[in-house]
Order: sequence, then structure tokens, then C-alpha cells
Amino acid sequence: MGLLDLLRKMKSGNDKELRILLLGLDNAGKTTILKSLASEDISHITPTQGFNIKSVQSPGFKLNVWDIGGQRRIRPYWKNYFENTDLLIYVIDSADQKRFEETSLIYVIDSADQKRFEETSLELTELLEEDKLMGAPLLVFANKQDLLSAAPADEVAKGLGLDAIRDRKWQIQACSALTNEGVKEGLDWIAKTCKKK
Ligand SMILES: Nc1nc2c(ncn2[C@@H]2O[C@H](COP(=O)(O)OP(=O)(O)OP(=O)(O)O)[C@@H](O)[C@H]2O)c(=O)[nH]1
Ligand SMILES: [Mg+2]
Repeated sequence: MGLLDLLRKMKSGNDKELRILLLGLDNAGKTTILKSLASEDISHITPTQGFNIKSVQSPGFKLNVWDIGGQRRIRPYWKNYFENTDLLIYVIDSADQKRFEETSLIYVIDSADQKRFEETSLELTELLEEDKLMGAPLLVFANKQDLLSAAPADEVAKGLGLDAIRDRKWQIQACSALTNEGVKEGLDWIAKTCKKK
């Protein structure tokens, strides 16, 4: 080990470790976000059947991120990962919602899209009621902002009713895991929020 590596190791040894849970419906972009945080190739990602865990370094913190598959049949297992969670990241496919809003504006509701947004909203509401996640700060990534049909973050926040949250710190961050835009800003919020804890 070179001197630089040794210094780096000593420095990172002082970092505070955080256990972060990364949840959201299937296809929301969780694994893509995690890989882009870890600067890994994002071109061959397949639906997560179980979970992925990666450690991501951010100044002063070692983030141990647990990315659990979001398919309906996997969601009952989410609860197995709640224990000792320091922070919850919830990922939304912002383009899913916009389709619903657009169609509802012209009174032709695509009920599949409406259901999808209701589904993610409901899952999030249930998560926020979990005892084991009580008080854990919440970061919502309004992902897929590179798509023209993506709803802006404030609309996603409104749809999810985030304003009503009183018992934890929360933040919504617009991002695109594909272009990497906004992802780092999310990390910065995590560092800022967890420093104050
Ligand atoms: N356009 C666009 N596509 C994205 C973005 N993020 C992810 N995707 C695509 O969305 C699809 C699903 O991404 P994943 O990262 O596998 O989604 P996931 O939330 O991990 O899905 P599960 O593992 O099934 O729960 C992939 O085809 C990604 O390339 C984004 O920001 N923009
Ligand atoms: Mg995945």
C-alpha cells in the first residue's frame, strides 16, 4: 500500500457510516442511481430480483446503500431491511406520473398510469408509517427528468403529499440517473442532513 492509499484509508476510517435504504417501484431507476453514484457502467442493468448493496464515499461519510428490487412480488421483503436505517431514499419515475396528469387534463384518463402513481404514493405512505423507519430523513428522487414527459419535482411532491410530512426531514430532488444530473445534489443533502443529527 502506498503512502497516499494509507492516508486515504486512515481518513476514511474516521468517516461516519450510514445505512441507507433505496426503495421505489420497479423500473423507477433505483439500481441506475446506485450505479451512477458508484461511477459504474449503467448500460446493462436488469430488474433487481433480490437486492444490491454498495458503499459510496461522500465527504465525511461512508454510505452503505441497500437497493431492493421494487417488483410487486418483492415488495413484501422490503421490511426485512428496515432495521437500523439512517435514511430512506425513495425513487419515482417522474415520466410515469406526467402521462397520467396530461391525459387527465383532457379527460381521457389512462387508468394504468393513474394506478401506477397511486401505487407508488401508497407504498410511500405505508413506508412512512413503519415504526422501524420512524424519524428517518426522506430523500425523494424525482428521476427520469431527461424525458420530455417527466413531471417537475414540485408536481411530484404535490402528488405525493410531501408537504404534510411533519415528523421527519424530507427533500425532493429532481434528477436523471441517465445523465447523472441532480444525483450529486441528493448526496449533498444527505451529508448536510446527517451531519446535523
Ligand atoms: N430516461 C431515463 N431512463 C432511466 C433513468 N433511470 C433509469 N432509467 C431506465 O429505467 C429502467 C429501469 O431502471 P432500473 O435502475 O433497473 O430500475 P429499478 O428501480 O432498479 O427497478 P427494479 O430493480 O425492478 O426495482 C432502465 O431501462 C433504465 O435505463 C433516467 O434517469 N432516465
Ligand atoms: Mg433495480
